[in-house]
Amino acid sequence: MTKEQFVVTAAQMRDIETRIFTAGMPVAALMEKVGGLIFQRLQTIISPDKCVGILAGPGHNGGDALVVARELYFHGYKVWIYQPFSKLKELTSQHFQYVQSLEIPCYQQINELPNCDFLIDGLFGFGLEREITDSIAAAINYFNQRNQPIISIDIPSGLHTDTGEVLGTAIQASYTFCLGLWKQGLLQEQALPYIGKAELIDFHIPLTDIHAVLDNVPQIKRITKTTALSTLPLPRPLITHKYKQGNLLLICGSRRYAGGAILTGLGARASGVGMLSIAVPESLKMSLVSHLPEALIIGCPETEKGAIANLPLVGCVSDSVTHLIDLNSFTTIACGPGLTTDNISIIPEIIECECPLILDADALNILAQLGTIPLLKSRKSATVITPHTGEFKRLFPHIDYTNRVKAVQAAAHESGAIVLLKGARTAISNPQGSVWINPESTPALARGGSGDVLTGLLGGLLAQIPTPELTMEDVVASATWWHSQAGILAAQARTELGVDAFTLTQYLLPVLKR
Ligand SMILES: NC(=O)C1=CN([C@@H]2O[C@H](COP(=O)(O)OP(=O)(O)OC[C@H]3O[C@@H](n4cnc5c(N)ncnc54)[C@H](O)[C@@H]3O)[C@@H](O)[C@H]2O)[C@@H](O)CC1
Ligand SMILES: [K+]
Repeated sequence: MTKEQFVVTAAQMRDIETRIFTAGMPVAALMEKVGGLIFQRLQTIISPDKCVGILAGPGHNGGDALVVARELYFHGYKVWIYQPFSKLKELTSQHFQYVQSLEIPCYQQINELPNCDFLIDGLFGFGLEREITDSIAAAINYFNQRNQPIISIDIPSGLHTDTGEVLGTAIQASYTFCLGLWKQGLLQEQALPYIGKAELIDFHIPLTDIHAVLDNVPQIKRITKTTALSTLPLPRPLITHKYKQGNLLLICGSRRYAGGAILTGLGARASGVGMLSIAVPESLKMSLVSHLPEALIIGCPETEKGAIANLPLVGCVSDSVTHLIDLNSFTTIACGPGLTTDNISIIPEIIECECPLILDADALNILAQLGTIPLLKSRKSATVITPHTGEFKRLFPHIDYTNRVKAVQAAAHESGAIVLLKGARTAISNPQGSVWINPESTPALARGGSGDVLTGLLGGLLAQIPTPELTMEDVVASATWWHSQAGILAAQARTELGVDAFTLTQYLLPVLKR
């Protein structure tokens, strides 16, 4: 694993830090090093003719900020410091004494503060342990209103390091320089409006210390380009045939939601899957054929409202059906987009299949009606469920949703499924509690049909997992990355308004070509 992939809580970061200090690294030397690295990065953002206001807190986050203030000062920047605390940690206090001796202007009241071009937020880092109140809360609100770019050191002051919750109030940063290892809170959706552009400042934490602290607990990993591209595109052997490259069945669509079936099919197409079959209500058949001529389209008997009434399974006697489905002939089945909840009886049938199964959209709503946990627990092979927030809450109403990482872990543990919780920061957990978080996405994807594309793509990839070294979870994580990168690429080309779900399918392959 690379440093970019690890995700830590405040307690884990503190344990890692303690190991480094116990091994002999002086605390002051580490602060000096970190402050120097932050300063170097700032030089690439802020030109020396600018004035920088430094917000320094009582702990080591404040100490980092004071080192930065001193370096900016010596390199010719105009600098002032806001430091309103009467009690500082010892090292922070020494740095404060020194910057005062340099006659860098220091203030305690916000109404005394001069203008500046940038603010550096070193009020609180991972040591914030309670709500911010009174004059500090008022100061943070004031800084947010000054309309200047704020660069937060480690984490925007006021955010909970693990959950990303706002503790009273929080700095709204334009940039966040996360120190050493990614803090879990920066990957939580509720933190997003406060973080701005986040990047990691690597200050060389030995891997042995990271592993010593993290290896005994389920790992939480950021999905990165490097990890995704180590899976994608799935390798194709020189000598192969279509059934060796995955045999996927999609069960989707209704007269009401015909497009969902097409989009799921187009998502699957981009995966390169060898054989694609799509079961839809009979009346959708011709439309599906015209959009996906390469797929085998299976028309199913339909209900009065135009949903699939039953699957024409091998063994059933029917004159009207031209193709019977053998659920056990597929390497993966994906079910749900556009299905409606008109006919709940097909889900228990599908659940019996012996191959990996992906359940999405209305398949999840039906699952919630029928009893999520017992049905999923009865499955013999892997299940992936892909709820968005609303579906998640219907499936697992008793799970506390405050911390999405913990919520997805609990859902996977209870259900025995791989749970992919969709959102601005999609989180995936396996039943053992290992979590993958997608750190980059775009609001352009908040649009009808984009989830259908993901289900098809995921189905196509899982159907063709080539080697035993690749786990299902790795492929699910890579599919998530691929889907959101296609959204980002499409938004770059066409603006955030131009990423309808069909367009999204057209940007999937260009992501890998890049
Ligand atoms: N972990 C590491 O390896 C490193 C950490 N460093 C810095 O150290 C920071 C952590 O430092 P600390 O542990 O000193 O913690 P912080 O600097 O985050 O803040 C702790 C201080 O804030 C006070 N405090 C907490 N909540 C408060 C509230 N609601 N209102 C008022 N005061 C409050 C505490 O009493 C304590 O004095 C990191 O975020 C990072 O910036 C770096 O200097 C170097 C490397
Ligand atoms: K901070």
